Amino acid sequence: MKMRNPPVNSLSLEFLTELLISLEKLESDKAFHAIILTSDCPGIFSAGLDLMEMCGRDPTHYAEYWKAVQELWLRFYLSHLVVISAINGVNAAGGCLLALSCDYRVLADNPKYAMGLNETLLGIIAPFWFKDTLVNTVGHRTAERALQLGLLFPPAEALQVGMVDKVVPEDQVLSAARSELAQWLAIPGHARQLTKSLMRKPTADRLLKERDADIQNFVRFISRDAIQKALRVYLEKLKQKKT
Ligand SMILES: CCCC/C=C/CC(=O)SCCNC(=O)CCNC(=O)[C@H](O)C(C)(C)COP(=O)(O)OP(=O)(O)OC[C@H]1O[C@@H](n2cnc3c(N)ncnc32)[C@H](O)[C@@H]1OP(=O)(O)O
Repeated sequence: MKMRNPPVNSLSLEFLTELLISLEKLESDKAFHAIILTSDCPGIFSAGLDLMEMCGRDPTHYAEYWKAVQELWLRFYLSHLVVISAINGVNAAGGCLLALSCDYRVLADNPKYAMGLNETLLGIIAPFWFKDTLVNTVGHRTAERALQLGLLFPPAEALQVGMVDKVVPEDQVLSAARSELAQWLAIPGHARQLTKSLMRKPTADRLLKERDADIQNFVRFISRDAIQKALRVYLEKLKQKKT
């Protein structure tokens, strides 16, 4: 699955919906057993959630958007397919969450390709299920520091803290993901799938139980004047970087 939403693979509502439909199609076709998730945008895996979907819109839109974000995470996190990410670019916040939801992560060895949950740098807060996914991957202490400081880890550090499983030269990221896949596909499918579910269901269930409340929290939070202002300032900074 090659993500293509130029220039930065931001996860707009339309793009999230496209990803969901693609995932559902692959999951319902018995011929498919695995997905390698990568990017078609040079140097960028994903810039995360689309800030334009969270800025200057109405509460109904925020609720619709957040429901789609939840759905994408739940579907990827619990997918019965083997999902491996071949991370071939910088990968922020919501994009990092998507990679963390995979079964295995290969990152291209380029110091520019940092990844992490950097929400605090925008003045926003990673929701509890973003946090849980990170804690499940790197452990509580590393997650606590990374989340508070909004750290984006370059490849060597991402490997060291366990945010990714392998770092390889840039031209080998896809072939390394394919080689890894062979090991996962050699395991009896039902045993691997049930074990994945055993490990992940409690985390997913936390969101499933509080899904509506989580949407309401998001809408309330994102609609606050101070948060809208912080997002506008951040977007402005991104634009000014060019001048
Ligand atoms: C309770 C609330 C919880 C909400 C949770 C939110 C989680 C998130 O995912 S928030 C999003 C966090 N993402 C980021 O902080 C990444 C921001 N982007 C960047 O740092 C850079 O764009 C980049 C390193 C990814 C790429 O840099 P590059 O120099 O190649 O490109 P740019 O010139 O910066 O960007 C091109 C173009 O794209 C716009 N853009 C970038 N990121 C986003 C985004 N996340 N959403 C919407 N639009 C984005 C950027 O403004 C540029 O637009 P213009 O061409 O119109 O200037």
